[in-house]
Amino acid sequence: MSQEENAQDAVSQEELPVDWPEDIEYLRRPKISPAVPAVALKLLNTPTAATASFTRFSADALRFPNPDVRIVPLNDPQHPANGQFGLAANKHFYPGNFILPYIGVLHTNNAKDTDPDSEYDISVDRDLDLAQDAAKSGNEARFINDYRGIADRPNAEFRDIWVQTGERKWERWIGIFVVTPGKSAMRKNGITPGEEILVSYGKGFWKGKKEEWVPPPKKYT
Ligand SMILES: C[S@@+](CC[C@H](N)C(=O)[O-])C[C@H]1O[C@@H](n2cnc3c(N)ncnc32)[C@H](O)[C@@H]1O
Repeated sequence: MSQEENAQDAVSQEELPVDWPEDIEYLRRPKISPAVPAVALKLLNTPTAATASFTRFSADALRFPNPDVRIVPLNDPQHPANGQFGLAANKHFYPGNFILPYIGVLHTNNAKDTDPDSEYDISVDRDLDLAQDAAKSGNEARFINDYRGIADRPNAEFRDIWVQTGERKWERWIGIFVVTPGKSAMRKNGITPGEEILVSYGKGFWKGKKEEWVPPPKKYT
């Protein structure tokens, strides 16, 4: 999408997912920061030999809100993100299944275009220096927690995807997929209904955070 298309198709209150926080804007497609150079956006959205094989989806096939997942207020003192939200499966997802896209604001990594306190920011393309932040606007994927302290291993992972948004228009987004079974076949069950969807944020995310553990800030009351 272009910067001009940022004018979102407004989402009415009835269309919001259950438990969606009122101070967060719900997005159906990434918003583009005005600081993203048009040339970087064009390069991002042009398939290359390295990126052409990413799984492709039609934007029309993506559902907002997504009925296959639900936002869960966490109120188990044993859960490390107790007092916050998580995201759970509403159906059985099998290994390799696509779950939903991760949607936020596509931005540059320039200091003025980046929120240093965001805990919802993920890299989109290191060479183009672009990332996507869902701190203030996004979709259900922003509620996916890291597996550490909750499960032995992640049951889902981030993967690049192509989304067709026009007859000849493709955009590079990020998707969340169920992990595929490893050599030990430990992940063969996929994600069962009611199970929390958990990814790995990577060790870098937690570096420095766990030295002095403090409970995560409450996101709901
Ligand atoms: C992308 S958000 C995940 C959604 C968040 N729980 C919410 O309610 O908005 C990342 C934040 O969730 C919390 N979190 C995620 N995974 C966690 C974990 N395994 N242990 C403790 N806190 C976690 C941390 O506060 C982290 O900064």
